[in-house]
Amino acid sequence: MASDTLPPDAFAFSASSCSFLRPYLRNKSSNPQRPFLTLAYASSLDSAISLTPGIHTYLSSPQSEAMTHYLRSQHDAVVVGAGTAIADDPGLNSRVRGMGGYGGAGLEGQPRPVVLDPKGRWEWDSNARVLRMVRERKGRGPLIFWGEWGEGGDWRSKEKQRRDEERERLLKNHGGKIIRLPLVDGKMRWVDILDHLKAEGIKSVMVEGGGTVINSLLAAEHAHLINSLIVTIAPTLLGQGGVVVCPKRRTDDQGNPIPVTRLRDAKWQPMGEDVVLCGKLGE
Ligand SMILES: NC(=O)C1=CN([C@@H]2O[C@H](COP(=O)(O)OP(=O)(O)OC[C@H]3O[C@@H](n4cnc5c(N)ncnc54)[C@H](OP(=O)(O)O)[C@@H]3O)[C@@H](O)[C@H]2O)C=CC1
Ligand SMILES: Nc1nc(O)c(N)c(N[C@@H]2O[C@H](COP(=O)(O)O)[C@@H](O)[C@H]2O)n1
Repeated sequence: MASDTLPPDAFAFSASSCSFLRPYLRNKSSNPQRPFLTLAYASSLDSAISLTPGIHTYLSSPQSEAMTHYLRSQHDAVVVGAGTAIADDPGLNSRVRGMGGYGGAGLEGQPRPVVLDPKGRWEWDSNARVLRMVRERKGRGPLIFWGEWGEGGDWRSKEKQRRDEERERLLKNHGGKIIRLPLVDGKMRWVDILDHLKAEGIKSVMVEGGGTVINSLLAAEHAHLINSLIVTIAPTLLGQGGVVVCPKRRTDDQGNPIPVTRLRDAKWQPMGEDVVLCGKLGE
């Protein structure tokens, strides 16, 4: 595809402007037990990622948005929670010039979209952007994680079951699939999510949000699963009542508060009007 015939949603972008990200990405020769996990999101100065849970809030500058799309192209999968899928109807593909569908061959550089939806709250139809991206050959078929609702323990109405079966067929027709995970106290375990992604051949995962997912991953009991944290910080304050990144407090044996975690090898990189903070956490 010649550059003058690229889709209008393509980002012009030079990979050299993102060479600072290299130390924070998966070393392709390594083959760790679990997929390499990058947590990447955009935040305001008051640690908010959205004005309210139900709406999409633009924080990134055009330059850092293009960087996020480059980051997507460097991972095998992009993960969001049900809240984000419902609020944003995201495309979850990489719209950087040179990737599959944007001048590149086939689906080269396109990550697998993944939605974590334990209770099947996200009711997609053929207009969902992730599915439109597949039809336009700009994205891969999504993997949707549902809870194991179980024989006899299925809480869904007959009508909901019928709609879910229809949705599953639609997903399969777009090259996607449902993966069912056991729920522990109504929640999916991160180790189960990552093990199933590995079984799908996924070696690197970029988790984008939203707030509930980010705070769950950053909590002390899960933070070791994160390899890199990449936060775009925009020069704006969203005010109280937004979706805020602030994981559960950690205390020592005496009950005194202690930091949840601290990044290693932190680097601050200006990007348009924003600054991008990169750092390492787990292995
Ligand atoms: N600025 C940015 O970079 C980004 C901003 N956002 C914004 O975030 C907002 C949405 O955030 P939020 O409402 O918190 O929704 P989330 O996208 O974080 O989804 C949360 C839901 O995901 C499900 N879930 C599945 N597995 C897990 C797990 N292991 N840990 C936690 N949750 C899990 C749960 O569903 P259930 O409750 O059904 O069990 C949970 O309630 C939107 O406004 C969106 O625009 C989103 C991404 C990036
Ligand atoms: N990097 C970044 N900056 C922002 O300002 C944002 N609001 C987000 N949100 C995330 O991007 C998803 C939208 O993706 P598509 O452009 O539709 O592919 C949204 O769902 C959040 O995950 N990110």
